[in-house]
Amino acid sequence: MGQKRMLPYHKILVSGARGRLGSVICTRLSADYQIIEHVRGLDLSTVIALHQPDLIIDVTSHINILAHIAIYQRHAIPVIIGTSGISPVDARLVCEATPFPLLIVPNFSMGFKTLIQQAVILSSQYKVSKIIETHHNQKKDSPSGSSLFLADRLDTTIESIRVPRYIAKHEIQFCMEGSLITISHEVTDKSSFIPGILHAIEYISSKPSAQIYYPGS
Ligand SMILES: NC(=O)C1=CN([C@@H]2O[C@H](COP(=O)(O)OP(=O)(O)OC[C@H]3O[C@@H](n4cnc5c(N)ncnc54)[C@H](O)[C@@H]3O)[C@@H](O)[C@H]2O)C=CC1
Ligand SMILES: O=C(O)C1=N[C@H](C(=O)O)C[C@H](O)C1
Repeated sequence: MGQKRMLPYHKILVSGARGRLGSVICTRLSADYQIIEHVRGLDLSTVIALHQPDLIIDVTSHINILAHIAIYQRHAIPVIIGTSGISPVDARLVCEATPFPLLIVPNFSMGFKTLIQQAVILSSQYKVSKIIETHHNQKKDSPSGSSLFLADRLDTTIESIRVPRYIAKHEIQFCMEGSLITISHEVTDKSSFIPGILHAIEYISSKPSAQIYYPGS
């Protein structure tokens, strides 16, 4: 008889639990974990102290994320930050100042790591023209968090497009004389973020140092 795999955590606090991404995360993880929902209006520090989660996932807003991180640093509980809007400079400062496992995950989609790897290879051969990121028009931050990290890596500019009833796409254009090469990663279903979230949970359970993390092989 096969042995049931031990889950790395028991009680996960999801901040932003009722949002588009937070609700998908809570639905999927509630099959295996006790979920504590943190919603806007509740004092984050009080909710953490009351429920003592063993992992936190933050998918809230670029407006509050640095204030939330300061609270997580005081509680020193492992945390996965999916919220966008943290600049690469701030992300590095946060990682340097955090002596416990904290993952900043610009993009949970497993394919995004492949996009970065291919972009880095192409950028050694061709001039990077620009990044074009397209998202649904409910997205509150612009440019996207993922494109900020791509631009930092590729030293280029970002064009942002917002359209109704869309999810997310990141494109990178490379130019050579008389021609363009474009590579892109597109999310066509929000459920595609879930495997990356499960990867991040598994990875953070190995107690890594605070870091910027891209799920995938
Ligand atoms: N890393 C990744 O792969 C992905 C990241 N995101 C990011 O996750 C964040 C959330 O995205 P969505 O769910 O689409 O947005 P949303 O606006 O649907 O959800 C955000 C939720 O957080 C809540 N919230 C806002 N401020 C809060 C606070 N101070 N405390 C507690 N809750 C608060 C809002 O009331 C809302 O329910 C955004 O920053 C987005 O860019 C979204 C998709 C994928
Ligand atoms: O808000 C979104 O939807 C997304 N946000 C992330 C970002 O800003 O990069 C990741 C993904 O593109 C979806």
